[in-house]
Amino acid sequence: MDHSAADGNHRTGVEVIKDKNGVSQVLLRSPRGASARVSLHGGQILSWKNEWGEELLFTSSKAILKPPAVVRGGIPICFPQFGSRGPLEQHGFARNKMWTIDDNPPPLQSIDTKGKTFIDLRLKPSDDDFKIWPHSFELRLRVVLSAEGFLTLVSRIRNVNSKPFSFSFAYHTYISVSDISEVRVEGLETLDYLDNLCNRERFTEQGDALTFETEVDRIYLSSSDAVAVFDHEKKRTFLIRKNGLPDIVVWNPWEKKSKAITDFGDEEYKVMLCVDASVMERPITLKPGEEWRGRLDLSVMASI
Ligand SMILES: O=P(O)(O)OC[C@H]1O[C@@H](O)[C@H](O)[C@@H](O)[C@@H]1O
Repeated sequence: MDHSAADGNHRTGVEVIKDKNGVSQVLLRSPRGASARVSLHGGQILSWKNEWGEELLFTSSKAILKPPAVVRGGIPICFPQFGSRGPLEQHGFARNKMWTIDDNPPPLQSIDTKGKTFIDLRLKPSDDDFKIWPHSFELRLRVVLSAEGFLTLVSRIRNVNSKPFSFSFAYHTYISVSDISEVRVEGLETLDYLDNLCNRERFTEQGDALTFETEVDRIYLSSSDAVAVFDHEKKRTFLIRKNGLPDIVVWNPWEKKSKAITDFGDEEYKVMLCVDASVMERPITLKPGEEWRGRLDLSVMASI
């Protein structure tokens, strides 16, 4: 189904399709052939391809595509809790709720959509959500694909309640890499991090760049707004730019943990890396009527 036909609001390059489980997905296509696929289940980015049709995000071959499971891969949106600490299930409930297409979002001036393909999604809490997290919010997500194939995600969270609330948040980004042992992450040098594998003990990053030879699960604190992931074998570099999201979680389950994750292949840790722009250490507090924004810009370029 062409979204333009569905709502009378013509948008070139935007199509709404249903997957085999009846879940709607929005397909964005740039004029140069790049594409992104977003599920209304979780507002999750399921796929991001460059103009040559190469998939840039990792999705497990064992991913469960039927709700309420969260697809193992792509970019799940984690809200109102990221991680396991807090009153809610790990990574919050937004990633396994049904979102809707938002045809009349409030203006978002800072995002130039000229010549770009985009969609706005929205999540409002259900009565059941309210029982486990008693706060009224509006969560909006704009997904923008530029002609060159760069992907921008902008989330807006508004407190529509009469009392303040606090939350953490993440774009839980599964990057596809060719060989994890050949990957280098730059932009985290000298930062303090909390190590999830050592009961969140605080350390300082000593190396020039982060490389991988074992399980990693770290929360880098107050990072700069640009981090680069170099994939030597593929000769490409992912540039992750962010705004409003101070922390970066880096996760690779490595060999042993991979075997314990049911929707993840035993060897798949070799071809993925999560680099999650997030709000983790210091949750955001919104007073009634206040709004928070968090922006992620992903681009990929050839490296030498
Ligand atoms: O299996 P989940 O809930 O999607 O989480 C995967 C991983 O997500 C990472 O962000 C966390 O730091 C890890 O601790 C966690 O294991």
